Order: sequence, then C-alpha cells, then structure tokens
Amino acid sequence: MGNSEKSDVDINQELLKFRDQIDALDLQILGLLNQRARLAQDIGHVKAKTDAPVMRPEREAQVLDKLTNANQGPLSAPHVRTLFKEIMSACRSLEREVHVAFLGPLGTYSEQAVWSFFGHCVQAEPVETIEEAFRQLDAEQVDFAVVPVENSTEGSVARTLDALVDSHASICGEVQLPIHHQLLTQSGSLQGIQKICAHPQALAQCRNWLAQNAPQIQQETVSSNGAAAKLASEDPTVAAIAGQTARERYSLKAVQEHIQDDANNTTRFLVLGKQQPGPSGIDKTSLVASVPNQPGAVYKMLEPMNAQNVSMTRLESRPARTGRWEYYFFIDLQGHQQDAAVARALDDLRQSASFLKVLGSYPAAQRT
Ligand SMILES: O=C(O)C(=O)C[C@]1(C(=O)O)C=C[C@@H](O)C=C1
Repeated sequence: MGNSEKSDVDINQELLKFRDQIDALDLQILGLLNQRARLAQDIGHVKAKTDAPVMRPEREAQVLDKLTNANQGPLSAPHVRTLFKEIMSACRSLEREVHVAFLGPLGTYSEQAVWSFFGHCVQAEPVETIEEAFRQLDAEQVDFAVVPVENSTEGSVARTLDALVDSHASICGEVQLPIHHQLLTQSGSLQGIQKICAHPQALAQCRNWLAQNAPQIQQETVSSNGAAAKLASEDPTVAAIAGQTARERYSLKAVQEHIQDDANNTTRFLVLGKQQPGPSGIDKTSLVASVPNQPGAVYKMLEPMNAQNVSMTRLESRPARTGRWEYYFFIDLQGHQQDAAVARALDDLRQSASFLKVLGSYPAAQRT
C-alpha cells in the first residue's frame, strides 16, 4: 500500500513537470497567435482601402497546404488543418465579420459544411430553401452561401444545379463532408422511444441498421436532419437520425454513432460567393455548357479537354427546361481557368457550345 501511495505521488510530480512545460508553451503560443492576429488586422486595413474581399479561399488553401506539407508530427495532417483553419477563422473575423447563408434549419449537414470551410468565427445564417440562399447572395445580404450539390449515394441536387445556371454567384470553394449519421435521443438510450424521425434520405441511408436494431419502432419522415433533432430535443419519446452538429446544437446523446449502411457516404457542398478566387495550385474549374441538338455535338464539346490534356472529374447532364430535349452539361475540370491549358480548352469550347458559363475556379477540397 505504501508503495502504491509513493508511486501516485511520483506520477503526480511527473504530470506536474509536464504540465508546467505545457503552461509555459501555451503562453508562448498565445503571444505568437496575437502577433499573427495583429498582422491580419494590418492586412484588413490595407484591404479596407480598396474594398477588397476579406476572405481569400485561395490564400487559406495555400496556407493549409504549406503547413501540412511542412508538418513533421506527431500531429496528423487533419489535426494541423483543423487547428489552423480555426486560427485563420479568428484572424479573419478581426478584419471583418463574414456572413454565410446555409440551407437550414440549425443542425443540418450544411451547417456542418459551413464550420468545416470557414471555421467557427463566422456569422452563419440558416435559410429555408436553396433558392433563398442564392437570392440572399445575389442581393448581397450575405458574403457567401453554402448549399449541397451532390451525394455519393443519392446523386445530384437538381435545385442547386438549376439555380447555378441563372445566378450571378460564382463557386469559390467546395466541401466534401463524410456523412456520419447518429441515432440521437435525450437519454442516449432507446428506452421509451416511440418513433424515429429523420429526413427521407437519412432513413434510406440507414435502412439496414434500423431493420436489424430497431425493427419495432415507427419511422416518420421530416423535412431535414436538423428538424428531426429539434423534435427529439422537445420530446423524450422521439429519436432522431442526424449528425454531430445537430447532436451538439440540441444537446442530444448518441444511442449509436455511424449507423449509415455505406461507410463512405459523402456529400459535396458548394461555397458560393461574388468573388473569383485566384489560382492556389490545387484548383478545380466548374462550368455549364449546352450544345446544339445534333449528332456528334457532345463528342465535339468534350474534344478540347482531350486536346489540351485537361482532366475532367465530373460530367452531369440536366434537362435545359426549354421543352426541346436540350440538356445542360455540368463539367468539372482539374486546374484553374487562368492556367494556360484550361484557358485554351475553354476558348475552344466557346466555339462549339451554344451556351457556356464558367461557374468558377476554386481550391479543390482537401481531407480534414
Ligand atoms: O492573407 C490575407 O489576405 C488575410 O487576410 C490573412 C488570412 C490569415 O489569417 O492568414 C485571413 C483571411 C483570409 O481569408 C486569408 C488569410
């Protein structure tokens, strides 16, 4: 007994020694962070003279890329990205508060995408529809809007693609969010639960898990994951399927995490704005084109990318809503529109397309 008491004292002394060193380092880090924040304020004053945008997605992507390349651990690349994203978010907010509309309500995966892209020092404002997010951006009520554009199991979000054709917004960034559904209740157990509420897509994505683990509980569809979590927070007999942001926002507990049937379920979100980010070195360009309804027209449309050796990462068609069997083609290319090869491919495409709109060049999403 004497021995174990002694070793407890030893362990405490060892911990104290390390904690003293951490305390000293934390003070140094704090000093450095405030030096960094003052530099960001200086940049903010320079930008204010010309009304230049505060948020620079290409610069933030370069900062994160440089730091993850220089990182020697033991922190992982995602740790470094997460920490420095929040540091830049705080520094940016000292220049000016950035306002972002997202597809609400609170607690949706779109809200999670906002935090993932901008960090937590932004003013995030839920809106009811995708069209309203575009409208607020066009009316300059917000600086950016975040909307879903495709899911790895459910496919494209048609309303986002349609709105992109008419809007003046440009794509400034993207977020690839792994969708990890959780079963949430007030107590963290299924005892006394009478129904499970979720968005229809979430129910579909958890079908097998629910059949095996909660076959007797009634299921009810609601308009969003956030709405489901809100209901669960108001009623102890309701469980919700939603994500981590909803769990935190509504103080719910997880009965089980990761209940989606496909472990790689991912949703891609677009960050829309009024600015055109410059090249970051790791960019993508999105465009929408249509071609005359003639034999060989689609082949001709794609030929310039082949000729210029530009990689195409996505091709998606949508009816053009003209009633004449015409289609819009949504195309993602690797590279920035200011890169020589991409610029030449776009010039050639302009010749063959009956309609071409470059939706934006922006830093490609990196894993966090
Ligand atoms: O470099 C800039 O333009 C800054 O405003 C500084 C900073 C940063 O904290 O590093 C902050 C906001 C921008 O989005 C990019 C970077």
